[in-house]
Amino acid sequence: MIELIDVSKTYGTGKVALHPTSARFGRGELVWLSGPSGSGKSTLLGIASLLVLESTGTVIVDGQKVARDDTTRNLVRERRFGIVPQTPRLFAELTPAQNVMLAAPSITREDAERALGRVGLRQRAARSVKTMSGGEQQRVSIARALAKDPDVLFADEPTSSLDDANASAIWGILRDAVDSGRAVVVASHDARIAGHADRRVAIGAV
Ligand SMILES: Nc1ncnc2c1ncn2[C@@H]1O[C@H](COP(=O)(O)OP(=O)(O)OP(=O)(O)O)[C@@H](O)[C@H]1O
Repeated sequence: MIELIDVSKTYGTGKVALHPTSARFGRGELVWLSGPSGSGKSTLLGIASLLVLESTGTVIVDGQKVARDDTTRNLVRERRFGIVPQTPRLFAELTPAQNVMLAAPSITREDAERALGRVGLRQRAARSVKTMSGGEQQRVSIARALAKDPDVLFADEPTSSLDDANASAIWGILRDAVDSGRAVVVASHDARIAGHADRRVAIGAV
């Protein structure tokens, strides 16, 4: 569904964030982007999710080369992708359901509650986010990304700060997303993912 051909990223400062890398992501598979800190995992995730514009190389979605303009990229991203950032960006004063509904105007209260149900938080839908643990907040962040029913779910270090029990809960949720026909792409230096990934893409050290 997504094919990256020799994508690289060099910032204006001259900093090479990612050397040319190729990868494919398809439905029904959890792919682990691994590599040492600073190797470019987040950058590759950003390029694949069309948040970061590649300096060289090609991004292909469903067989079509993605143009470099923001309008096209924003459209594809909004319609097809769900993105879980490294740190949950939630509004602490709002409830989980309200946070999920903010993902898109079309998301109804029912949609939000269904998404929270997928991450085991349906009963917490109406309490404020600030009372939740880090693991629970990460699950709300995943629910927000899933609420738009994306074809591809991207997650950047979803378990690094979580204990084993919370990390296992996250792997279970990501596996459910795979089993429901999505592609799931996870950038992580958390070795605990090893038993949960279907495939590993190792990003070389810079
Ligand atoms: N906006 C930016 N401007 C300049 N350099 C950047 C920028 N974003 C990332 N970098 C640099 O590019 C390199 C790759 O960063 P990236 O975040 O992709 O690595 P990573 O493998 O995800 O690291 P970590 O595991 O520590 O999160 C790093 O050296 C980083 O400092």
